[in-house]
Amino acid sequence: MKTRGFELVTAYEKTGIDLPVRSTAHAAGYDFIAAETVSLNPGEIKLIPTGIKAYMQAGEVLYLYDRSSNPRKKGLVLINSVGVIDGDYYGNPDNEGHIFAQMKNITDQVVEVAKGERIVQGVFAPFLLADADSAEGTRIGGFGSTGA
Ligand SMILES: O=c1ccn([C@H]2C[C@H](O)[C@@H](COP(=O)(O)OP(=O)(O)OP(=O)(O)O)O2)c(=O)[nH]1
Ligand SMILES: [Mg+2]
Repeated sequence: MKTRGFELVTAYEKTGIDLPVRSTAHAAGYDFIAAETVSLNPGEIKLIPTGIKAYMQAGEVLYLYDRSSNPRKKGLVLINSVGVIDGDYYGNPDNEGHIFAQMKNITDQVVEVAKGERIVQGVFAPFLLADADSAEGTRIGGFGSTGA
């Protein structure tokens, strides 16, 4: 039975990327790796493909957090602070649910992220609904698709 987990996006199936794993028994975060080598100019923001999509139960979310070593060791930050990966992002007809890490180069030099390098971490969590919540429908697009 599938409860929650990760799969490769179709276009990355043959690239030999590993699914996210936790590095120890008590770690909360599943480490995501860069699916491609990406070069960022000073100050530049880029979406780094992970090649991964995540499925989960209703009432669950996957939070994408920066690795705390990124700013000091890589000169990169997850510029949207925390990525909120919605359950209905999985399988959307636009991009299948491909998860991207939005990184900014905070140095004055070019920074390269190598394919296979750990870049961000994902933590599954339950979330709560407000009274009289009436949201309905399912996401049909990728990033920035629900209007301004
Ligand atoms: O760091 C992130 C943040 C989001 N997403 C994907 C999953 C999420 O379900 C979708 C939409 O994210 P969000 O709602 O934060 O972005 P938005 O700017 O509001 O876009 P939309 O109008 O598509 O909701 O984009 C990522 O891949 N990485
Ligand atoms: Mg949104």
